[in-house]
Amino acid sequence: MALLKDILYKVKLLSVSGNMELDVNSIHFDSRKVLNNDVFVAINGTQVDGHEYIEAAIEKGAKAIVCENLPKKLNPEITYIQTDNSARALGLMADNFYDHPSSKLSLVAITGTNGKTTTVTLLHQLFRRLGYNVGLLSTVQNQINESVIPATHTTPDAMQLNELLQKMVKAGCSYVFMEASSHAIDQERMSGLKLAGAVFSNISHDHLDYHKSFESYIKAKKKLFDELPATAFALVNVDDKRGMVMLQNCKATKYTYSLKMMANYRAKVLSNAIQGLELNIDQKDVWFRLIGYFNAYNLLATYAVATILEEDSIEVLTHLSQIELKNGRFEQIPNNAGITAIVDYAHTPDALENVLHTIDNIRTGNEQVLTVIGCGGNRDKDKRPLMAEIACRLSDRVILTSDNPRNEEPGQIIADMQKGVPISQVRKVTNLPDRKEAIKLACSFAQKGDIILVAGKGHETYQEIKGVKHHFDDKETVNEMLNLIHNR
Ligand SMILES: CC(=O)N[C@H]1[C@@H](OP(=O)(O)OP(=O)(O)OC[C@H]2O[C@@H](n3ccc(=O)[nH]c3=O)[C@H](O)[C@@H]2O)O[C@H](CO)[C@@H](O)[C@@H]1O[C@H](C)C(=O)N[C@@H](C)C(=O)N[C@H](CCC(=O)O)C(=O)O
Ligand SMILES: Nc1ncnc2c1ncn2[C@@H]1O[C@H](COP(=O)(O)OP(=O)(O)OP(=O)(O)O)[C@@H](O)[C@H]1O
Ligand SMILES: N[C@H](CCC[C@H](N)C(=O)O)C(=O)O
Ligand SMILES: [Mg+2]
Repeated sequence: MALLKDILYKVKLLSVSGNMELDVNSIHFDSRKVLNNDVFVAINGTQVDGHEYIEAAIEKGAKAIVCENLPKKLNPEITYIQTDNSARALGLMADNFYDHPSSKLSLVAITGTNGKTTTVTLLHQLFRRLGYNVGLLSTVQNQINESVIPATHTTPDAMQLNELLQKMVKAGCSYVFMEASSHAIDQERMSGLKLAGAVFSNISHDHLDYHKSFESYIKAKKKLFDELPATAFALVNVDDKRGMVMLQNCKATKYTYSLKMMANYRAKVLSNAIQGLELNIDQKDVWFRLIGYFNAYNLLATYAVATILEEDSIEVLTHLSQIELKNGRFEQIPNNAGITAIVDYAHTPDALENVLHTIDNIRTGNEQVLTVIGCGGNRDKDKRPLMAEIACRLSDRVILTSDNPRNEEPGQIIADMQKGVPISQVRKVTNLPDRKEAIKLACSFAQKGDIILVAGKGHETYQEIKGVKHHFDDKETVNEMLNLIHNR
């Protein structure tokens, strides 16, 4: 229970009608979840306008409504609060309701098109090894120390987010590392949070279905930095030309990192092999177990955050060098067939290109590279032909298949991808919508020494088809097919 006027602290009130001294149970932005004595926050969404559900929320027992547009007829038993931005109000209310959990620990958020999950996971594991209680909010899963709480979004909604943070405070966490998706920033899921720092990894083509233009996608990411307090740090990758953009008008203490130019934190890739990466960081040569040039950025960002948070650099490098991630990011599937089988979460053109370049760097040139790739349905359509073109350019054989078709026709998604295949490359390509069959085909084409890349779904353990999530796990399927075909 909480007093309505207390949970509205800091919310911009344009008008109030009714009793503010009400005791309320909880806050909901979905009328279907409202129970007696709750507050309903009406948000205009991408599909429908929550304002249309104010009556439904009252019928379910809501005693107070927070909205941008007041209904024509007000119910005298209900308190109506009009604000200028309901989504923002929800963020502030969630922070008040859960008693400001983010101000009771150090919360660091990472935004960027690629590398968020990898970096927060590295930070979580590193700070555990350094002896702290640590929280993690990521696409793959949320965690309080080693205890796992399943994740449905990269960044949870404002209520879930603050509830999780409160649990982390109660578990004695000193640090929480979280991913900040551009959707979450745009939808104000993080409003009201107190950040100790923010990191920008990179920005490339993705989510243009939602943000409409690349400029507004950049703006969404920049909002995270614009709202940082002066007590926080802002760390950006300046090898991405938008890195400096993030720092414009930012009040936080600014830091940069780079593999290519002058920066506060620099690293040089000494060797990039299938066994791992050798980097020179701060004049020290260190081997890491992560593979791929792009992971040099994730390792450097992790090192920089830990150093900014005043951890000892030698201790940080020693622990970081021991960390191995088994989370569907450039993860090798062991087998007896002498085939290098890699499952990776590359689901953007930039990520796919990076992963295939990494494979190109570690291959000998005598083997075939076979790529199995699809694109998600109900997501950015512009990336489909780009990803097919990249797959063809950097592989010897390509099987175009389904990712999560969601509510689209798999054949149509593949046809969109196929438009990116140059005529000269058509003979390399096979279309096979059934992902299991596609993986099977790649495994049957592969000979000893060859490299198979299965990209796009990484850690996911489902395939979403017409609203239903069916069990599907790339790692499990690759393993099964390699055993079936090569252990006969
Ligand atoms: C496109 C998008 O981001 N949608 C998110 C958004 O929903 P929406 O704006 O579409 O909601 P809507 O359906 O239009 O409804 C508007 C409002 O009416 C309410 N409503 C609706 C129906 C009803 O009967 N009663 C009612 O009150 C809804 O609860 C909502 O408050 O707000 C919801 C609540 O926070 C999210 O669950 C939902 O995520 C959907 C499921 C989703 O798939 N999101 C993905 C794209 C996403 O957020 N991904 C990012 C990661 C992306 C990346 O970096 O790769 C993430 O952070 O996970
Ligand atoms: N720093 C990086 N720069 C470019 N590509 C990267 C980087 N780190 C990882 N990748 C590629 O992007 C894929 C996704 O990585 P990761 O899950 O860490 O990103 P993310 O930002 O969390 O993605 P999402 O938006 O889905 O949450 C990896 O499988 C790899 O192919
Ligand atoms: N966070 C991203 C993940 C995409 C993963 C890919 N497998 C797909 O389903 O498109 C999204 O929701 O757009
Ligand atoms: Mg992620």
